[in-house]
Amino acid sequence: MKLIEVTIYIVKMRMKNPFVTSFGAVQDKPVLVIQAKDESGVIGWGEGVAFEAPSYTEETAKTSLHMLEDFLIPMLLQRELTHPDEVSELFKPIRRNNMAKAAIEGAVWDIYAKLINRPLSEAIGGTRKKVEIGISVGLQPTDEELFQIIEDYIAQGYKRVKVKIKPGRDIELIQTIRSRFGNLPLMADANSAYTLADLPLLKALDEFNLLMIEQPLAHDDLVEHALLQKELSTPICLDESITSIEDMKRAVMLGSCQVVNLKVARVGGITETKRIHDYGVKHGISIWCGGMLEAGIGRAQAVAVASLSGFTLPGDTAASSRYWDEDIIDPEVKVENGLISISDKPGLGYTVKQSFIEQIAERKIVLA
Ligand SMILES: O=C(O)CCC(=O)c1ccccc1C(=O)O
Ligand SMILES: [Mg+2]
Repeated sequence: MKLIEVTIYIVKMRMKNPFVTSFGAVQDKPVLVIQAKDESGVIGWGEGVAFEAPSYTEETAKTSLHMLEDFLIPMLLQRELTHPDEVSELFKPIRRNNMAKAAIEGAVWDIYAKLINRPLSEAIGGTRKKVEIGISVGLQPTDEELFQIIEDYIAQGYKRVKVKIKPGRDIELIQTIRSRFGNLPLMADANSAYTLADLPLLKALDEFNLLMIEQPLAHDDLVEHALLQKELSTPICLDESITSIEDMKRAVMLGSCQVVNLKVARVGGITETKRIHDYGVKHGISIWCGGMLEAGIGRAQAVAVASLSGFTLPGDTAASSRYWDEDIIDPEVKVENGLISISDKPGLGYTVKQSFIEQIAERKIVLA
């Protein structure tokens, strides 16, 4: 494999509904579409998923573009690669910037899978033919609106519900959901909205039999989460805090969590995702696939990754139609009875709609 040309399409996609978390709202989602061309003429696609603002992690769509254009893509152009695993090795001298790294690494994986004529899921060692899906519901203006959304997705067959919580919208919220929906498979995601000073409140959540509580404490913390996990019977799931295999090893060492929400973009690519997955399986950590409000390319990647055997809990990869009027892939990602079928076509397994992307892109940058 040798990349001879990479095009970055700078796109903004309007979400059907704003997605609100403890750190803010997303309505217009920046999407960096990466199109990489191999010397053999095979095309691979990747997606940069960073948001406009550095509130979930430190990255933004603009920092991703800067890293891709000025550092990461130049490192790969004209370089002979035998396997996509080499990309993360090459990127090691560049600190963090994981979403930018994952964007181009994903395109290399797509090319590789196409060259060996295998679906991406198989190329990475995935074995599932279908993956289980839950829904992550953002903060809503009223309980009634939240109930309506939960009802809708349960009716569609989604296998668990994740709600966002923040100080002032937590205990009562969970309590009302429980009394309305009985023992629905339910979890809560705080996106780092609490501190150890909130211990009594977090302990009070134990009463509601949540599947897990996701990222209650600081985005870069492992130590305080370990202290908290000792106090809670509810499993802690880490999202923001796990950015690499090194973080994963430390989390296991300290006992910071029992579950990990694994996102390709947050950890810098598919190769690192596999490493974290394998380590988690070996050390009894449950794993599931999270989401970044991805457009079709990132969504297709998430589906492929979730086919790895250690992804044992329903993921956040909802149907394309939940987010977009029109997605950038064909067919769109569909969820039937809470399940997505893994594509058996080579590479990502979905056709990327290049002319649609050309049409909606604000601009494009060609690097060669
Ligand atoms: O539907 C999705 O793509 C996942 C939704 C979600 O929970 C989320 C969305 C944006 C940023 C962070 C998170 C999160 O998992 O914390
Ligand atoms: Mg989360």
